Amino acid sequence: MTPSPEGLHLSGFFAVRQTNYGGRACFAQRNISRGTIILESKEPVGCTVCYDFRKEVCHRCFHYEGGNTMKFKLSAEDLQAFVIKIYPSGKEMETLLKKGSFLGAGLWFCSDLCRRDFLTLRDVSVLLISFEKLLRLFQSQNKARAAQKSEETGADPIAADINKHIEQRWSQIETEWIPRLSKLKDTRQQMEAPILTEEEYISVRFVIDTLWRIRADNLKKELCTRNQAFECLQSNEISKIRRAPSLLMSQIKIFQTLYIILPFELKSFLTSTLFRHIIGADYANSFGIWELGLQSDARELLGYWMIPEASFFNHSCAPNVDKRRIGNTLHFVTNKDINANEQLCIDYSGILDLDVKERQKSFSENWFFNCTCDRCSLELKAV
Ligand SMILES: C[S@@+](CC[C@H](N)C(=O)[O-])C[C@H]1O[C@@H](n2cnc3c(N)ncnc32)[C@H](O)[C@@H]1O
Repeated sequence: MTPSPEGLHLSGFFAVRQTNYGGRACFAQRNISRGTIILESKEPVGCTVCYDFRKEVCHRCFHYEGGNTMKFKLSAEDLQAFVIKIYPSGKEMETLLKKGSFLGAGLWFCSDLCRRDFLTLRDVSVLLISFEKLLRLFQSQNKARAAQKSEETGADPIAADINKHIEQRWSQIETEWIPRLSKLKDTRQQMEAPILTEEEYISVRFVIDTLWRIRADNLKKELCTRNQAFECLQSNEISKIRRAPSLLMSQIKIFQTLYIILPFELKSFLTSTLFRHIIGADYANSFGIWELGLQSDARELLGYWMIPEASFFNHSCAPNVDKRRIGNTLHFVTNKDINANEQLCIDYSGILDLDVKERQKSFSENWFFNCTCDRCSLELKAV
């Protein structure tokens, strides 16, 4: 059962309470005037940049220059100068450097400042080792991937009892695949890695980033609200797989890849239960990282991030809270005066100009819920 976020202190402006129409939601704890920042989120619990923008978006501040490649990449010298000096990470890091073939871990930055800022993050070596190993594996699969693309792939059959089917597949991984893999030597294990698509590669990176941040929070002595909120997040695992059954196989490939490549610092956190919660919570809660400064129908979706403390806002087609991104910070700002106890809602969709029927269809198909906000209820009565 998902734990309850109701006792968590996420913001001085709102508290989380149960609704009778759509799970938990945020309610103003006092009168709030228009233009107030009710939540500022600097650090997500996990984030990633979409594959198509991997060289075009700064990995630190999400700066994007209309498709230009970012100028700053990581080098082996950077690792020597920053990472190893501060956080010697032992054998795995040495191996990466010894071969003289450091690929840059697939990370790009808009400025030297962002690059340095990233390199001095706590325990960044664990993240770099994971990303670099993944990139090497992914590149080594290029030929096999090209061959696979031209083959016809049949859709997975939809099981009558989807819950049971999902549990059975994960149980096989726990009781058969992991024990079999554990008997193999490291080099043989690498050969067991499934061939990833570009989308799956990005999902592996997202999970690595999430595990790395969860670990960092766990290492802190005091209880971390962000981690507690993360545990309370709604999961859309079942609804998503019911809609697209092939996702289950894809998730298993992502898990297997992680199991094979992760350094022990992160692997010790990787259980199928945590993995499934990360993926399921991502489906239900992640925010898009959008290109700045353009109309919603003209901007690019650069990536996505999961922000647990901001994930209890329900959607409304007449939202009273706006999202504003400045670099890697997301502000939640009231767009009108709000009374105490009023519900605080954001827009999930960017489709508020559509008519109610089209909005309802889109929410049901893409977000797996029937929107019952005040505006929809009113407009549906009129139709
Ligand atoms: C990001 S979560 C918001 C928090 C969520 N209510 C919870 O309890 O964790 C999104 C989910 O909230 C519910 N939800 C949000 N807005 C809604 C709305 N306008 N009508 C019905 N359900 C809504 C849906 O189940 C949706 O998948």
